Amino acid sequence: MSAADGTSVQERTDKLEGLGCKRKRVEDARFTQGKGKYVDDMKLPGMVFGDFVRSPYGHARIKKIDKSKALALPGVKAVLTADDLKPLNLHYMPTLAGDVQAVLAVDKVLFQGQEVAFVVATDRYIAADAVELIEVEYEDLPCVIDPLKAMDKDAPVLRHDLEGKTEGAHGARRHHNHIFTWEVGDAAATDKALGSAEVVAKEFLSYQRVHPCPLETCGCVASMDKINSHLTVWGTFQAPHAVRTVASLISGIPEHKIRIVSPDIGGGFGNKVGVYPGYICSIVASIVLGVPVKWIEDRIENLTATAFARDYHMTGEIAATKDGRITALKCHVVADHGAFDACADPTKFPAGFFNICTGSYDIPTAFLSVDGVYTNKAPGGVAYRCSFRVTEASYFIERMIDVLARKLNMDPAEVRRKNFIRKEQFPYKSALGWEYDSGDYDTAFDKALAAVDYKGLRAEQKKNREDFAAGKTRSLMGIGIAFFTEIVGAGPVKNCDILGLGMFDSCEIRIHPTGSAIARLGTISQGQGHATTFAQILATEIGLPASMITVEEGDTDTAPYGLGTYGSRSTPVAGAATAMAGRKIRAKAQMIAAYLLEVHDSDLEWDVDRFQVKGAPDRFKTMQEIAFAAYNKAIPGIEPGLEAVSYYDPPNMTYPFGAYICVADIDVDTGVTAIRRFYALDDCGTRINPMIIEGQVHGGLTEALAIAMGQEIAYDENGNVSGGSLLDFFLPTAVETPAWETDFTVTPSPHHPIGAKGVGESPNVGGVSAFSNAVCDAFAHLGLTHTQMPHDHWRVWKTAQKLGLVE
Ligand code: PCD
Ligand SMILES: [Cu+]
Repeated sequence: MSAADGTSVQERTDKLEGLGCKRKRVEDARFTQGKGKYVDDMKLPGMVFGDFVRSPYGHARIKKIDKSKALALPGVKAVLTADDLKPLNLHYMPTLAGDVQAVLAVDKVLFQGQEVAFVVATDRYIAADAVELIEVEYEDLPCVIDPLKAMDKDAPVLRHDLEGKTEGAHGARRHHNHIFTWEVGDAAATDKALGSAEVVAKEFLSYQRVHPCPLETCGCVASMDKINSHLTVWGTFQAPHAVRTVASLISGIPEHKIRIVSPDIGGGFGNKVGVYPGYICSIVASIVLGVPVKWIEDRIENLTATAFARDYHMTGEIAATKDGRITALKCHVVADHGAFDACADPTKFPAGFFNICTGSYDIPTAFLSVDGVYTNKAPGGVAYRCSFRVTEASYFIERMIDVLARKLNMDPAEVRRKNFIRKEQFPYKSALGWEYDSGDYDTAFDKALAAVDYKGLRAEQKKNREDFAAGKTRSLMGIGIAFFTEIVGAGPVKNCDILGLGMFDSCEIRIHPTGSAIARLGTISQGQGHATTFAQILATEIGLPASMITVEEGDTDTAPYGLGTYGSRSTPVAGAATAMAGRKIRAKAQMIAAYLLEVHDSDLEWDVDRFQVKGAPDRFKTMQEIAFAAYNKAIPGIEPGLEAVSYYDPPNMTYPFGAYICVADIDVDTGVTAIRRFYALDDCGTRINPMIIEGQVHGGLTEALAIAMGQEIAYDENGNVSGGSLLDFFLPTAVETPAWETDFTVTPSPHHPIGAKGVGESPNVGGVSAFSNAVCDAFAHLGLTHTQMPHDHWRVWKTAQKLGLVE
């Protein structure tokens, strides 16, 4: 259909580059030319540099710190230790999990790499030299490394500062190294079902400690303007407003006198959600010295001291009928939180959303208990594309389904299909308390199995196993399936807050007279491409081309309050706020158009980029004309200007899902595992930008490959970290990374204004178990039910050896 001005609806729609458009990322013009502006690019007059003295021990008493040699070095401005912070009551800081963390070690060090002293000098090299000149006398103490032994009777006491504290942030503490116990579900009914089940499969699954290792490490520049009592901090913050509020609460500086800015960020992956000692020390040093202080981690510091991920040790029991219908699920987790509980979870969820561990299946009864424990390792625990422990939960259930399938001697695809939540069961209430908003698992699964010719693959595998038995090949083929359900978009303020701040999000829009606009959001892109995609949402909502809309995030002086970007919450929450703010703009625009066209509001209808008179499409006002009129005409009863703001509290989270299939070939003599094929079908509801989604999936799958096949932050019994540098920590390159095959279905979220769900974390949530299932599947016919990640060559070779395949 053609409009009165001769343009077709299609032409006008295309011009907007709105929802569904493969719009090129606007931020890449600067990124691909090396013109991004990161924290370390900040250079301020008089700026000095901070660096840390860190503990070489996993657990030790600090007997003495001698700063004198360092202070004598020309260029050194200050050396801070816990004793300097104590009078300010800043030697401990609150964590996001209701614990406290030493900003600088108080009396003891509790993990290797812990911050002991902060040196400030005129350049970073002098600071590094001064670090070497500080003499710390330690008395070595025994370490707690194995989380399963943390609550042994005779386990060393780690947190002397908590001595006698029997109540933690999440209930009673049973032991000096106990943080919390979290229980969900019906224990009695689950035990009963397990006791009377025809089949019970049981397995212990360890999800090793890993680290997000973003390209850019963490850092900040703190600048205290003493004349105006105004503090500005530029930093790698995934939640700038929350940092402002916390900074105000602990420093006493009024919140309006603090400005937090997140400039370009070189990958966050959850690593940059937490508050680190480096931020506090830089702020204190800037207040003391009156000059800007920069602190930037190096790679080893990033890997050994800032937020790790996972370290979940899970025992699963799954009950089923002989024909594969699951009747109950039980899970117990020992969660290693390191020396301080600095896990970034919503307050009421000490184990995040791990209770999504019933996965995509209609499991009638379930019980989950999680014990959080202290060990002599770095704190953190939620980062790395996991949206609050969902990766752990998904790994748990997807591995357990395979373990059950083996026990039943059924095809793992069959067991999944048999137990799926059916399309007509949505909204679906899970046994562990969630209400899944929408899903169509059967359609997605059918599409995935057909795409890879699953039957054909199993036939090929059968042949491969025969050939292997006959000595014709030394390679074993494994097929790994994962059908995950994610939970993202925290989210409902009524049950999700961080440090008491409700997890809503926001968008504020200003339309300029000439029909271009700026939108500011409470979230912050770390590479996801928000400047591209949020403009697309608005383009469709308000009918102005995306290219005419600037999206700005990350400056607390200008952006509306928001809780930031992690847990794939930007699209479900801030994206919804954006659509709602757009709708407010449109509602006002409709009144303006009615005035201009001399009709009643209700006689108008929206058409792509304009309001037109119903039944008379040649009478219309485009959004651009309306924008001008908003500033140019005195319209009775309507304020001038065209602006809107929306604070959005989502009614529920969104539940993206997907079907992933991995085909691997394992050379048993070397343990080398080649990923032959990886197919990933994602359903994230309405797709804003298919190209960005594909990029997100590629990135997340690559991180899943990294975790499943090689990454580990390991500790020896003395608390020495291995995996703390890129010599040992596996970062896949193009050589190890297979060609990803992506696909999709679209099941919109019924409660999100545009039907979109998150997608950024999905590929990691689904990917890890697909790889791991493929490795286990390769050996399944030889009796293997489970083998621990990471599946590096050595471990895979050890598995082959245990099975008697190699000497
Ligand atoms: N449906 C849909 C969905 C989505 N989208 C798109 O995509 C992206 C993403 O989204 P989301 O999902 O919502 O998310 P966000 O919130 O935004 O983000 C977050 C995520 O994101 C991911 N991705 C990424 N990328 C990059 N480049 N970088 C980074 O850093 C990162 N990180 C990671 C992580 S980890 Mo955590 O933090 O652990 O919690 S969480 C996370 C964006 O752009 C959006 O818009 C679309 O288009 N559509
Ligand atoms: Cu996460």
